[in-house]
Amino acid sequence: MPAEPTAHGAHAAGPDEVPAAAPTRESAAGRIPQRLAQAALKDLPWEVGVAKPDPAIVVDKVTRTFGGLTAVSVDHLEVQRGGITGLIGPNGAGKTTLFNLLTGFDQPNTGTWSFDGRDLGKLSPHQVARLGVVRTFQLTKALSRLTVLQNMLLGAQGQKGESFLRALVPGGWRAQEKENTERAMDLLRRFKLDAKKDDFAGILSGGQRKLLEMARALMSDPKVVMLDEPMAGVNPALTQSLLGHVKDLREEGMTVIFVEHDMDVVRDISDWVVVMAAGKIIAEGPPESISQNKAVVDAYLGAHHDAPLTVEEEDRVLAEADAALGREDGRSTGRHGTDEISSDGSTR
Ligand SMILES: Nc1ncnc2c1ncn2[C@@H]1O[C@H](COP(=O)(O)OP(=O)(O)OP(=O)(O)O)[C@@H](O)[C@H]1O
Repeated sequence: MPAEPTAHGAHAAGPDEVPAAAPTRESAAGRIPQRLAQAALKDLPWEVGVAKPDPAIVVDKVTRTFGGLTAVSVDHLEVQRGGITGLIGPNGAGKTTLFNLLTGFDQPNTGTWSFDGRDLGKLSPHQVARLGVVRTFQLTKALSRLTVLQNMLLGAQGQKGESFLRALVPGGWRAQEKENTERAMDLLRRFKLDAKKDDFAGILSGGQRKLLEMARALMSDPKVVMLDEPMAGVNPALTQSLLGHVKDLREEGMTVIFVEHDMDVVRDISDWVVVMAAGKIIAEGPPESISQNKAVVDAYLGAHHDAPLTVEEEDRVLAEADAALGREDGRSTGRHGTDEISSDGSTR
């Protein structure tokens, strides 16, 4: 079970901690974008596929199969503009595959999806990013061997230098590079990573890596940011600081979609939660609706997410665990062997 969430700013930052984002976000007037997003979603029915008042992303009949396995089968999904939408579900539910499809890193077998009414089908990740939809990636081994600043520059989109003709005009390339470096340094300062710009990304702490992933995604000045497990592997003491940075994205008018397994985090920052299981969306609604939804409890949270087990149930769970361990002893491969590398190539 994840630890109980602590109040924002309740702890003092230690030497290895990620400092909280700018304190201005807790203004006297409260978080206006948060209030707007929550007000817009407040009266919607808690139904799969429900229409949102102002959708930024609309997904229709998107399926993706790998051999005989249907990884994603989403009939209809709308993501409200300016809100934080949490995407949850058990391992293998199809969350990362859906992220890959929406950002052009993978192509579906069927279906359409759009951003601001513009069809994103058949676009490359680069083209999708130029339109304003980006996703974070976990730091792979290759990226770990680049410096923090080099990682940031990789996140820049629309570089004039990547065009062959423009590459023949070195002045134009240099001007773009200077602009990108300035933008990178601004972001690194905001995420308190500027002093580490020349360090190899591989030596950053877990929390600093997450900040770098987020900062890198912001290099292209996106409108929609998809965060893949922004809190995974982060020391619990740093979680609140990172949560503050995620909320700041909404305060700046961005639409945020994030995948997360920690339900305390999901409850804390989501305006709306979408639940996937076996490729399908099985529920959606405000965070408080999720633990009341039987399909979600059965598929993901478990029947006893909030209640202690009875003695009989405890015996049954222990017997099942014993049996599973026995099966594990008998074979060396399992889910982990195949899932340590995600479909985007990043390590888990
Ligand atoms: N490139 C691929 N080739 C074959 N199967 C894949 C590939 N990518 C994903 N899958 C399979 O598709 C299913 C959905 O995987 P996906 O990684 O999208 O799930 P997830 O919900 O993100 O899981 P997790 O929470 O473990 O990250 C899984 O059964 C996975 O093994």
